[in-house]
Amino acid sequence: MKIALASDHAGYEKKQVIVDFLKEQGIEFKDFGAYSAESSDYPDYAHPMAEAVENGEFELGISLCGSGNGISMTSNKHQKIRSAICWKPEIAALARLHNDANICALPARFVTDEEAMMIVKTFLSTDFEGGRHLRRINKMPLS
Ligand SMILES: O=C(CO)[C@H](O)[C@H](O)[C@H](O)COP(=O)(O)O
Repeated sequence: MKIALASDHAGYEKKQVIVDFLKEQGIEFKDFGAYSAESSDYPDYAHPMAEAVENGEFELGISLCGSGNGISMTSNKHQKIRSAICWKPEIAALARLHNDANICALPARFVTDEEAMMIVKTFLSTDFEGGRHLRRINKMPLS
């Protein structure tokens, strides 16, 4: 499994926790930035990361900003992206089970390191259920 990572400055430190976790698990990843906690703009990192997930280069994405909103909204501008804001493991599980979410957006300023790791672990280890949920996600695109 190959994972795409992105954050803005607000998510940078929590992203390092995720980086350590992925390394520990032997999971391959690429960090699309930001590369420091200096103030930055989430679209600059969300777009390249979402493109890489959309074109199949990476199976899933993990993104972080202060609230999770900005980076998730930006990612969801991409036709094949379903980015879900996940603030607890149960939401991460449902995002995969019911929505086949391909990006997990974390609210870095509102979760602990331990919570962030549990959310990511759950997101990466849960499969889409299909069935009635496939019918629903197929109705999401406008064109
Ligand atoms: O988009 C956001 C809020 O909806 C993100 O949480 C950003 O990380 C946040 O806006 C950054 O705020 P800052 O005051 O510039 O650190």
